[in-house]
Amino acid sequence: MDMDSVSTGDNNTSSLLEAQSHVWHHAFNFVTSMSIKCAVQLGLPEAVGAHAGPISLPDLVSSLGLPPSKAPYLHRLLRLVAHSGFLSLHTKLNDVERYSLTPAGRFLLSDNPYNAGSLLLAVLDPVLTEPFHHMSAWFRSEKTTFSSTHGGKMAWEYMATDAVFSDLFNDAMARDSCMIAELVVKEGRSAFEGVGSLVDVAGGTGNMAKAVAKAFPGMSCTVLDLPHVVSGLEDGGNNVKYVAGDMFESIPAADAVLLKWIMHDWDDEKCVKILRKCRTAVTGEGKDGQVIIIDMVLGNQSLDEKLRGVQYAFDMEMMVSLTGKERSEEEFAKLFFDAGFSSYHINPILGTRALIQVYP
Ligand SMILES: C[S@@+](CC[C@H](N)C(=O)[O-])C[C@H]1O[C@@H](n2cnc3c(N)ncnc32)[C@H](O)[C@@H]1O
Ligand SMILES: O=c1cc(-c2ccc(O)cc2)oc2c(O)c(O)ccc12
Repeated sequence: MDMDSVSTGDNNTSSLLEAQSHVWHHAFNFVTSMSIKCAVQLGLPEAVGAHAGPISLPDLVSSLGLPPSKAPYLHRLLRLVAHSGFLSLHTKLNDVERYSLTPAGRFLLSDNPYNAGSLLLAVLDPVLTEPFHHMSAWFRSEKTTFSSTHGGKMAWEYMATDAVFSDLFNDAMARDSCMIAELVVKEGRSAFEGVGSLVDVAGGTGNMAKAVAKAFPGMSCTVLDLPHVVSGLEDGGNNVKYVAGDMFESIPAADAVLLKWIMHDWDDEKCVKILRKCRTAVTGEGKDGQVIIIDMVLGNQSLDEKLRGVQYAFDMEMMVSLTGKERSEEEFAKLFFDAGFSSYHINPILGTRALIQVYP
């Protein structure tokens, strides 16, 4: 929209209405998000996906086990979910509206290994939405980091006390790792070639390490994460093992360490601490290894408007929920050099994210 015409006082009818709609669009964005969340919670993607061909409203009501009186309300939900790109609407057969899943809709299926519904549910959980109500108060305060606390507990400490949210979050991370691992093995294979041992630092429940280990059977992989995340997890095959520990204390020695979605969780000081530990891990025992980072790099790729908006939204999430941030190449370079590394290479192969190789 032409915002200049509004600010320069071009008050013709269409500019005024356009400007008002622009505000409404953003004010009501959360209604769209919450409606998609409701659809996921109802099991709507599964019901649509399981039907042989596009499904009608009455069939959906019955397969979701909803009272028939809810049909007109479900119709309204479906209209918004379809408009948002998760369902396709088919009206050809006897003028009856029927729905099927779009590619984005299939990402909401719980049995899709790449499922992004868990991330959607986690991001829209009150645990993560509540702190946003306090953002303006924080801006007015003298505090330098927002970093919301949950009942006085910081992010990862809180996770250890809320098993339901922690499981949801870990599942979201694990599903993301399934897809990223496949893309990394396909598009970024060269980064892992010749690596005999790898530590996935803060590697969650180990999906990334398992996929890398499967693609490179000669590689021995270790997943390091906090005790509440890895305790009880079985070693994932011959060449994947779990280690409970604290990455700020010690990281096992390896040819390479992987930091997927870790740097953006932390402020610069903590990132340098983690990177120094990683440097020790890949240079010990006469090694000359590398650190592989998967994270967003702001301004590095020629991303479209929508994806840049996604990056800026992630940055706000990191600011509000954790002490982290999304970084530009210059900001990453400063961290690398402050931690004693000498060079790096950014491979923009993962959409909003990139694979960065950092060398001692
Ligand atoms: C955003 S998740 C990323 C998980 C995984 N790398 C992925 O992308 O799926 C961050 C992870 O950091 C772990 N973590 C937080 N503090 C840690 C610490 N001090 N030492 C080891 N792991 C830590 C959390 O438990 C969580 O699994
Ligand atoms: O969307 C998120 C949210 C978090 C998060 C928020 C609050 C906590 O107490 C812990 C974690 O962390 C994320 C994250 O680390 C990530 O890589 C992507 C998304 C999110």
